[in-house]
Amino acid sequence: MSIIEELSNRDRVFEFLTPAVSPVDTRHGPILYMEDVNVSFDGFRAINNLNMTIDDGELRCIIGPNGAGKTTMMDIITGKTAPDTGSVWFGSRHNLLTMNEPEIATLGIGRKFQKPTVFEALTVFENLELAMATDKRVIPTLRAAMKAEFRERIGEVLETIGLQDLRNQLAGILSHGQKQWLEIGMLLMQKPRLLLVDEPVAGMTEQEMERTAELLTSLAGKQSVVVVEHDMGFVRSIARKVTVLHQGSVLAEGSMDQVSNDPEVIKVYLGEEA
Ligand SMILES: Nc1ncnc2c1ncn2[C@@H]1O[C@H](COP(=O)(O)OP(=O)(O)OP(=O)(O)O)[C@@H](O)[C@H]1O
Repeated sequence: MSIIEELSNRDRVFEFLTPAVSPVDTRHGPILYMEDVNVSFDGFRAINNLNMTIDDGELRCIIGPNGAGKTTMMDIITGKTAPDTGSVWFGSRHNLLTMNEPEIATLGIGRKFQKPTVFEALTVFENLELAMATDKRVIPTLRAAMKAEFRERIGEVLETIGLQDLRNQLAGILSHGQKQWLEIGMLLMQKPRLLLVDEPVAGMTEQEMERTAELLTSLAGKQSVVVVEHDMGFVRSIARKVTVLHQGSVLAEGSMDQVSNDPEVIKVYLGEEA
């Protein structure tokens, strides 16, 4: 086999482009492990002895009143905020507290912020294409092989996010919900192992919320998904396991029925909503 043929072999074509990161090892435990994590802002304990694990392929919902520490927790996982003390591991190999934001993203942790940030002047297809970095130094023969690989991946992602028919539509004229799905698709292009999704259904219609529930539940199993959401109806529709944060700690964890019947949860959170 010639070198070109070997490098163009579909299963191996990206091998040399993939950053040299050791794979996430979940053989002996969870994909995300946080232990005794503490963060203070000017003396205020935003995260207070936080302990939490996320299993590989799990879909977890995080709820909690305003100021409970949900965003700060996501900021710690993605390397935006450094905790004062504690441990945060991605699988058993990667100590996230020794890594910066780009390094953590390269490991396969994707984050979707509440507001969609798609490129409005580009089509749906082009947005997905852009989400997959291309190395301009790659020789043309390989680039052609990569293009076929990209197209296939884009096709898969378009199907997952349900935007096949809108592939040539400018992203700027998509509905709010469609933009959110496109942005989730852009993250999926990188084949993340863990997706962090912040308030995905804020501002969505009922129909869009239903579609988003289908999308997020369809991702579970293939990757781990952590969803922070205030909409209880939505959480109930997707959640297998819910973590309730309060004052920077886990107050309760379990099924939606378990946590919503927990007297402490009712007192500090669901009670406030009623
Ligand atoms: N950079 C910061 N400086 C000072 N205080 C901060 C900072 N970031 C967060 N906090 C405080 O830490 C606490 C936790 O905030 P965080 O945003 O994590 O809560 P949250 O659960 O995401 O809330 P919400 O549901 O309103 O988004 C809040 O009291 C907030 O005011």
